Amino acid sequence: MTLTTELLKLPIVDLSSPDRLSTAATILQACTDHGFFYLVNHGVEEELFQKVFNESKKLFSFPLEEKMKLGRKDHRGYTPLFAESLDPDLAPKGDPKESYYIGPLEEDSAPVKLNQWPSQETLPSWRPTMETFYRKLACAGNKLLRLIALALKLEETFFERMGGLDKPTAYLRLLRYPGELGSADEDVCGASAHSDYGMITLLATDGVQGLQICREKFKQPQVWEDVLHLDGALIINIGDMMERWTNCMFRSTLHRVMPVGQERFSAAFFLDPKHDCLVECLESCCSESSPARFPPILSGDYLKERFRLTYKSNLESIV
Ligand SMILES: O=C(O)CCC(=O)C(=O)O
Ligand SMILES: [Fe+2]
Repeated sequence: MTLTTELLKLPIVDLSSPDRLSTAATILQACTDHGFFYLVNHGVEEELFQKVFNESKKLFSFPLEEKMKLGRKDHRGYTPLFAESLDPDLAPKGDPKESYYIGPLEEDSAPVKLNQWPSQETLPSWRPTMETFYRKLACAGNKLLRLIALALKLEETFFERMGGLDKPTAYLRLLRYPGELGSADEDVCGASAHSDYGMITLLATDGVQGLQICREKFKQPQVWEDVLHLDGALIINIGDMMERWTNCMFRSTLHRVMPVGQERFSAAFFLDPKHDCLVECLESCCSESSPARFPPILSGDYLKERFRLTYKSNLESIV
C-alpha cells in the first residue's frame, strides 16, 4: 500500500547567480533534505527542449523493426518496451517505457564509433539536435558540479576532474512512456521505483506529470510526492555514487514515474565519474562520530554491478 501526498516544493537553484556561496548553501540544503531540486538559468534554451522532444517523438514513432536496427549495443541505441526494470523485484516483467541512449560524443577522429544515429535521410536534424543538447547539458552539469564541490568544502574543480569536462562520462537517455498503457493498477509504473546510480542526473520533462519521489525509502507505508514540472527548469537529482561519496550526507532519493494516461517524453542526462575514479568518503563528510560507511570503490566497478542487476537480459556493460 502506498500513500500519495499532493504538494512538494523543491528548492530552486539559479546556476547563473553571481552569489556562488549562497547558491552553494542552497544546494547543500537541497541535497541533504531532498536529493532533488530545480535548476534554472542553466543555459539550455526552451526551444532546444522542444526540438529534442520533437525529434525524440519522431524516432520513437518508427516501426519497431526500424528501431531495432538501432538496438542497444555498448549501452548506446534503442531499448524497447519492457527491456529494462529499474526495480527487478517489483517489476520483473520490465518497465513500460522505451528509451534511446547516447553515450559520450566521440571525436571525429576516434577509431571506433560507438554511438548509433538514425540515418540522415530519414531524420536529418536528429543527430545535430541531440549533440547540441548533450554538450549543453554537460556544460550545465559541470558548472553545477563546481557549486556542489563548494558546498562540500572541496576545491571547485574536484568533481569536474573526476567526471572530466574534457571527456564527460555521461549518458543521455531519451525516454517515451506510452500513454495508452496508463492503467489504474497502482503497481504498474512507467519507471519503477529506483535511485540513480551515478553522480548527478539532469532531467528534462515535456510537461506531462508522473514523476514522484519518496523521501523516506525505508518508511512504511511509502509516501510518494509529485515532482511538478517547472517550465524551462531542469530537475536535478543526486545519484547513489554521490550519496556514497558524501557518506549519505547527500541523499540519493527513490523516485518513479507513474502513468497518467497520456504519452510522456523525458530526457535524463547521467553524469558520472570516470571509471577509474576511486570513490571514497570525502573528508568533509566523515568524523570520529560519523565514520565512513562504505569502503572505497572504483566508479567503474560500482556502475558495472548496478547495470548488471538492471538489465536482466541482453546484458551489456557500459565499462
Ligand atoms: O522520466 C522521468 O521523469 C524520470 C526518468 C528517470 O528517473 C530515469 O531515467 O532514471
Ligand atoms: Fe531516475
